Amino acid sequence: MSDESGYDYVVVGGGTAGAVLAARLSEDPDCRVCVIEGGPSDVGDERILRLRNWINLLGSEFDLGYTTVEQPRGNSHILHSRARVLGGCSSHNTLISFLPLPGDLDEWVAAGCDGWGPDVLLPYRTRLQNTIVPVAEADRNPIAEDFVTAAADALGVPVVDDFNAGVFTEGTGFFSVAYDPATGHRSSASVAYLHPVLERSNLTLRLETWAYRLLSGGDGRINRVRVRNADGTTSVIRADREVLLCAGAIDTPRLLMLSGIGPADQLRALGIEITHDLPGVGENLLDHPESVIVWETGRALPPNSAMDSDAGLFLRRDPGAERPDLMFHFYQVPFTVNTERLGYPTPEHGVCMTPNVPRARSVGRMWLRSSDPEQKPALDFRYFTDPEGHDERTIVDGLRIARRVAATAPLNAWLVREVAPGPELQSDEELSAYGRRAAHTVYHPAGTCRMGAATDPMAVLDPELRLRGVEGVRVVDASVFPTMPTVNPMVTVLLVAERAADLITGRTTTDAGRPEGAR
Ligand SMILES: Cc1cc2nc3c(=O)[nH]c(=O)nc-3n(C[C@H](O)[C@H](O)[C@H](O)COP(=O)(O)OP(=O)(O)OC[C@H]3O[C@@H](n4cnc5c(N)ncnc54)[C@H](O)[C@@H]3O)c2cc1C
Repeated sequence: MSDESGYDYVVVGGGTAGAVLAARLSEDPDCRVCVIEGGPSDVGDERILRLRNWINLLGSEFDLGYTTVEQPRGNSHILHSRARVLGGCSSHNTLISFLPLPGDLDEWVAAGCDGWGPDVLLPYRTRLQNTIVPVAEADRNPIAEDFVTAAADALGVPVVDDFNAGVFTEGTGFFSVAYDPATGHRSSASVAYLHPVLERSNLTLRLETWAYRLLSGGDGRINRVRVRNADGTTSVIRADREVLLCAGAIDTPRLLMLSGIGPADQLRALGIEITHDLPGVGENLLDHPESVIVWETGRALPPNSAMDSDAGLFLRRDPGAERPDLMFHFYQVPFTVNTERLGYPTPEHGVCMTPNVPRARSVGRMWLRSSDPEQKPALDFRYFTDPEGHDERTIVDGLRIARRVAATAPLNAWLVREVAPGPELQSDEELSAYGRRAAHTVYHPAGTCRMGAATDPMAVLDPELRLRGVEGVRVVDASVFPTMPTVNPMVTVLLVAERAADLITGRTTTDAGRPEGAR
């Protein structure tokens, strides 16, 4: 027996995008908004709120923890962390915050996404409620400062004081981070958007509640969501206006496919009744793959930091390019989960650099293994499979460039030895083999319900984020990206959600950027 409750909008997933949408849509006191969130609240939970604790959340009770199918040219052992808590991945990530580069959004328009160019999306930055600041002076660890100096000297790139102040082509510096330097607390989507409005009577949060099927009314329009409640019972939640899927790049396509919306042949083979054949659902699985190089330091490092990965580097290997094609995070802790598995020791005191591929050419896909909603889907990122070898070459170049930075003063004075892969590995072949086996994810899956032009058979959404061929549903999360931004994607997700709120309410985009209260 299931009870049914009704709202105007049902937001599935109270994560990064879902928090923004819920807050914006419930600004209208006559609009009833319900958020279905699989995880618990983050309110008052220091484990979540304290940004520097992020690393302890990986693999924890707050992590949905997806694995991959075998990656013959990559690392088959990566744990793809996805948060299960209010605020979603913005509640367990490192909150590094970059505006997308204009060229990234030009690519979206070229991919048939009218209305998503830099002129439209970037002005939404003034709407963002998160506190986004360059890492505070007090959190700037001396070794990270020395990394920045060494990277600038070794590679001839500028030191960037604020990566969001203008468009950059390359540079090194401390990141901008969504946090409060005074408390070390997150400025996640939940903290910035939901905490201030929790008392709204027209906003309902259904926590520890898992959506596993979309249901249609008699007219074929999707208007209800079947959920499993915390106590194991099931209910149906009705959306009188729209169902808004914000469950993230893995769980949104998973839910669509469980509801019979996706590649018909695959779903039929699993015994799932077809609601609508949409072959693009689950395809176009994008990520930022990275590798790692680890050093031992001669002594313990000073303790201060925002979140232990506070600085980094963007580089263009092609000096004529408009966008960087290699990115590094500098970790002032040895991030050795993948090197340990390969038998490398973990130094008591150490640092690492993680070169990544900003616009990887290897594209993966995901699919359901079963019609059972409890079974996790299969993820195949197809890491390092692009025929030109671009992704593999980027990692090899990255490992070599990391060594140049490490050999440069003042960083070199801290380091006593390269622990992984170790100086004896020098050839392209050796560095590629190591780099791919020790590869990791920057945790940026995206693209699995991409928007696109009406003529594009693999587009899942139209450029207004509406599901193609089925009424009543929009998708608003990282799965809508047609291509991967060069930079870490969370701010792009926030901007997409801000614009989606305008598309849903019909507010004109010329309002973008006007401060709250001035509308
Ligand atoms: C460890 C880690 C570090 C990262 N660091 C950074 C960084 O520093 N900077 C950056 O830009 N990006 C970073 N990212 C990536 C970034 O956080 C994500 O791209 C972004 O937050 C995704 O937002 P989303 O709205 O698409 O999904 P999410 O934020 O993942 O939200 C999805 C929500 O839906 C809920 N949900 C899922 N399925 C269901 C269901 N069936 N029923 C009910 N609820 C459901 C989940 O519990 C979750 O709360 C990181 C990610 C991780 C995992």
